[in-house]
Amino acid sequence: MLALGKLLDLTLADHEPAEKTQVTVGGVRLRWLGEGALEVRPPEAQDKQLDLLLSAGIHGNETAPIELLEKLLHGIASGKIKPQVRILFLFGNPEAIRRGERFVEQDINRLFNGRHELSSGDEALRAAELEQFARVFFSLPGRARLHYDLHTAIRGSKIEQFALYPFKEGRKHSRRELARLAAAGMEAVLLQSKSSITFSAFTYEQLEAEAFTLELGKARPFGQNEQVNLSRLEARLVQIIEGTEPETQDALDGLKLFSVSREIIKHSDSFHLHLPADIENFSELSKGYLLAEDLAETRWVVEEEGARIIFPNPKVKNGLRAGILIVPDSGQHLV
Ligand SMILES: O=C(O)CCC(=O)N[C@@H](CCC(=O)O)C(=O)O
Ligand SMILES: [Zn+2]
Repeated sequence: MLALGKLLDLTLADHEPAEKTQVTVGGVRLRWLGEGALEVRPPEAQDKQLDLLLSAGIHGNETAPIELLEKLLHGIASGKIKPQVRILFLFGNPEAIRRGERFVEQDINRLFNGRHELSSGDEALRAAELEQFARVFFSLPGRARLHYDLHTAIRGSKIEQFALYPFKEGRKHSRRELARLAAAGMEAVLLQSKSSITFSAFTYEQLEAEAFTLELGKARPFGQNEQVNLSRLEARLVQIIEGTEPETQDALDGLKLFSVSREIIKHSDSFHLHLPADIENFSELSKGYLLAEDLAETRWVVEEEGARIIFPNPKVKNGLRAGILIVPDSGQHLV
């Protein structure tokens, strides 16, 4: 296998390879762009005009997605997988990956869409660098653009694998992309209704990619991910990469749709979330339930029919999202 295919080993060792470009026997070109960043280019004659960005390790302790990308890369570098699309592999937060922690000083996934400019430190610099890698990668005109940012969650979930679909004013969510996600094993999609500061929101809002955050199970250390079943996602990604994806029907195949009703923002150290510590994502909350309290007698009371909570986390920094209140969505606005 080509040495550049071992991007995780290079990243864990904090090692810059001497040889930056390597070519497989099948003529696939691998190019090391920087720490945790590798571009894959198919031979020109086989190029299907799709640019695919696959990122993982934006949170350093979310190892199952990192292992999946590394497996795909090994397949490409050994000639077993034969790409017909351009791919950019990114490991988001190398230092946090080395430490096995979500982040070192700040959550990178709250530093996109300009936020890194208001901040400082290594993670702000890395967010700017990731934006630049993505901007250059998605700069070729006339090609389809797709970004999957792979994550695992802090807590268990009533719905194990799901996607978050960013929002941009005037742009509609695509039924075809949802069908593709269903075929990749996603059981639900959360349709966002406002601009955000995550990596997938950046590529969706600013680079015109179809972009998603994929939540794939519970975060565990390297080598302990046997409970995270990524076989359907892996199979679909190989099909996309090899250009053998079956014609996607628009059928959503039982995919559950939700939209955001409210984001719960933690404003101060007095913030208190009234949920058990082990509550699972997608737990239902009944109307009238006092969900959270903050200073100045701010109260978050559930008013929505069919409300559920995802990503409850009272430990986030002040000013950040401490949970999302979601409701079922009929899909009537899809295009
Ligand atoms: O489990 C949690 O509380 C967080 C899991 C996680 O990292 N989720 C992403 C979602 C990104 C998005 O909203 O698109 C995150 O919080 O960054
Ligand atoms: Zn994450």
